[in-house]
Amino acid sequence: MKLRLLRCLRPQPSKQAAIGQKESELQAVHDHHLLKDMSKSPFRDTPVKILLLGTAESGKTTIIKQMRILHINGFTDNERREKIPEIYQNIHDSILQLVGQMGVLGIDFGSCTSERSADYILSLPGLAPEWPMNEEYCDHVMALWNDVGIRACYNRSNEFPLLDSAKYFLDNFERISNVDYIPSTEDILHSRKITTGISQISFRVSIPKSMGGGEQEFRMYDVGGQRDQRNKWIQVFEGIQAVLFLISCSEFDQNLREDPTQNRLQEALKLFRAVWQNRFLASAGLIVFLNKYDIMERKIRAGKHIVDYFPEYEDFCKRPQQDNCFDESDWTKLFIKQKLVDITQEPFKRHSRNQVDMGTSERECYYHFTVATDTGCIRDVFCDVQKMILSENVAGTSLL
Ligand SMILES: Nc1nc2c(ncn2[C@@H]2O[C@H](COP(=O)(O)OP(=O)(O)OP(=O)(O)O)[C@@H](O)[C@H]2O)c(=O)[nH]1
Ligand SMILES: [Mg+2]
Repeated sequence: MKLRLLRCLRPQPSKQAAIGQKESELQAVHDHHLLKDMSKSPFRDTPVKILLLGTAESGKTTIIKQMRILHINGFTDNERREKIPEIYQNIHDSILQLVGQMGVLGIDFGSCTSERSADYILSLPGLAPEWPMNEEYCDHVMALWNDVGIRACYNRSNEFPLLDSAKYFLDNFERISNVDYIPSTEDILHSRKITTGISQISFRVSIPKSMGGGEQEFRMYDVGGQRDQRNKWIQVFEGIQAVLFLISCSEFDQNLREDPTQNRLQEALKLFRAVWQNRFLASAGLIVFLNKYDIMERKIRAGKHIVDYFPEYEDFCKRPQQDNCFDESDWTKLFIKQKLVDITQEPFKRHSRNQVDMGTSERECYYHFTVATDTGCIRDVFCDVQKMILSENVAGTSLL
């Protein structure tokens, strides 16, 4: 389906235009009613389909949660309670991972008490304790998270797979371990459960008066980003009007869970190329969320440098100073974005049946820096995205 919403809303060329002002006024009234009717017409019942793509942990499911918060009244108390086992599991996985890596990285615990706490945690099964957490478990987790050795291990967590929200949950452990605990919206946004199937969320969004008013239904599809999940993606390619590709800017110093020899950012760039060149998505608009820039900034403040993983960054920074580019975080953001822009400008030949035919694509790609856990940020960005998808300019040129 071609999405030319505004074209449908635009009043038909008026044959009466030259007949006189009275008729023009009548036409204006007619157009006004037409626009009002259009907002109720079945045309508005055709959903705009958006597909979320990206590597594992890039933030796709977090965007789905945000749509729910922004457009479908968020989570009920029961739904919040249902998230408790997931959050407990996130905490358990995080502390187990940290304790397990101490020996691998050759880091000592700060005290004998912490060593005993580590033995206790390692003696437990991989499954998180059930609600309510027992006091002994809570004391050991808290003691470990306050241990200097564990903190040193956490500071090197780019060297092993650790949940991005580990610090958030461990910092909030006292509140979460409380028997009356009900997950907050922020807790839900930070929780992580790997996506293995395909899910979708539908919601209606008000359209600005300047674009005809009324409402439009959006349908957003979420898929799993791990390598063994990507063969399922093709099932949802048909009829997609826009792909929202998520890439995590913070993962320049991390390797994949599924292949510890492969740099995560390199993998994301490779995947972006495959999506950009995919012939089944050639008529869909492409919007990139350069996500997790909060974590990227934190890493840079802690002394990490992208140049240690992408040596070409050094030459990139020799370019003349760019507008609004003041510090290393800005340069790093620009560098990652430029990598994506370069990919969209590569001339490509068809190497496989999934790629579009030869030549550089005239399609445009749109970029946003995002923090998917920040509802305000996603509200603003999605507002732009939605306007862009619905705008005739984009529909007429490149997106659709
Ligand atoms: N700090 C921070 N955390 C984020 C951000 N985006 C996502 N996260 C966290 O990163 C983790 C992974 O996010 P998900 O949304 O589950 O990632 P995904 O892309 O759906 O991953 P798969 O289902 O494996 O494909 C979750 O714990 C999120 O809370 C962000 O911008 N900043
Ligand atoms: Mg997911």
